[in-house]
Amino acid sequence: MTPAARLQTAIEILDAIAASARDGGPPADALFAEAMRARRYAGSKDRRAIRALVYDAIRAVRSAPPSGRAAMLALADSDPDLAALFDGSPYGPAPIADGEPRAETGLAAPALIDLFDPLVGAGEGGAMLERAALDLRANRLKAGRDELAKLFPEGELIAGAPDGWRLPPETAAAQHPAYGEGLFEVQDAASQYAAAALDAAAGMRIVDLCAGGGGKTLAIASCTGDAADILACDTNRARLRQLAPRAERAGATRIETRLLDPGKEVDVLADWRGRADRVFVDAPCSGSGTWRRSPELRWRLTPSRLDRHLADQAKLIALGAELVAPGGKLLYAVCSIIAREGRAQVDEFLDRHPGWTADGGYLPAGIGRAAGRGFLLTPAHDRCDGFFLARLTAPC
Ligand SMILES: C[S@@+](CC[C@H](N)C(=O)[O-])C[C@H]1O[C@@H](n2cnc3c(N)ncnc32)[C@H](O)[C@@H]1O
Repeated sequence: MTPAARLQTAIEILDAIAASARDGGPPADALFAEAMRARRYAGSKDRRAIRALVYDAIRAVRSAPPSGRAAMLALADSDPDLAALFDGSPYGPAPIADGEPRAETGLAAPALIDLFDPLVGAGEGGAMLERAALDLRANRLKAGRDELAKLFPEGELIAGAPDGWRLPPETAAAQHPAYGEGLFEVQDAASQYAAAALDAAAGMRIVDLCAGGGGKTLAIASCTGDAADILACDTNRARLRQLAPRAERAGATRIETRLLDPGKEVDVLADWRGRADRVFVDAPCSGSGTWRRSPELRWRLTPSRLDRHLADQAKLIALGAELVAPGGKLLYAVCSIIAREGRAQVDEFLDRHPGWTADGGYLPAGIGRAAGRGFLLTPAHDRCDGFFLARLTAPC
């Protein structure tokens, strides 16, 4: 493909991504893969170049653009070589006309930035959109960090993550045979800190209420040496189904999965009521802490979608609390830096649940900043995804 044809393809893919962001459709990665399947004539170099253009535009543009062309024109304004490709050549984009609209660039829409936790400093925007490193977590059931260091000598330690090993973003670690053998998982440091913060130990009964595909469930099983009973729940059948084969690969044998019926979660969990030593609520959220990996999430967040997340989060913390045994602990987590999803949710819960208290001291030294009655992690401060975490103890 000519460079101009690659650019036109990127514009068409951005059209689909922007529409999907507005309609709540499939994520950018899925749309990119679908577009490439439909263009089998594109070789691997073409694919790489188109992908770079698409993601550069997503990172540059602050909210869903009116068109892919408007997004790419915004990028071209600071890149003369790119602007020169709008040349009207066959399969390329039409020349730039006077006064053509540009998408707005920047970190995020001002109304969204206003929602950030007050700890997030004005200088943190760059780190929030930088390409993230590839973090691995050694699966203690099969390997230690030293083995990862031998497998990937180009890596480095991750502060405060005893099983963590950090690699350059482009490393194809999941293609390594050791991944198939369950020696490690790909898991951002923030998720590793969160799993450790649960303070799970052998012999405990643990509920992972929003387990999804089980990334953190497996980290919890690894922390306990596969010596605790873990109930992994989710309302999403497709995600939860990924857990069994992953657990088998990891050698985790004490995880039971349970699909929850939305609205009937309490009934389905009646046998666990007041019986869990630890409950992890990794709640659905805006994902505003993960823009490094999924920059198009900032194109997706609308006030009504945020309201839905807030309602789900409040419901899930309260549901999780009902499962905790007297004196047991609940860890609430969101991969978000929006104060209403983080510290405000915990304040509201503690106001409504007398006797519950907020813990401290569950993050490694130097990691996170106190945010209300929890802690905030950010890419700039902690070199990991943005997360809010709060560990709460039930009355005895
Ligand atoms: C942040 S994700 C969890 C990620 C997962 N813990 C991991 O480490 O990969 C939030 C999950 O909550 C699930 N969820 C949404 N509503 C729920 C509900 N009412 N009960 C349980 N899970 C729910 C979503 O399907 C989604 O998988």
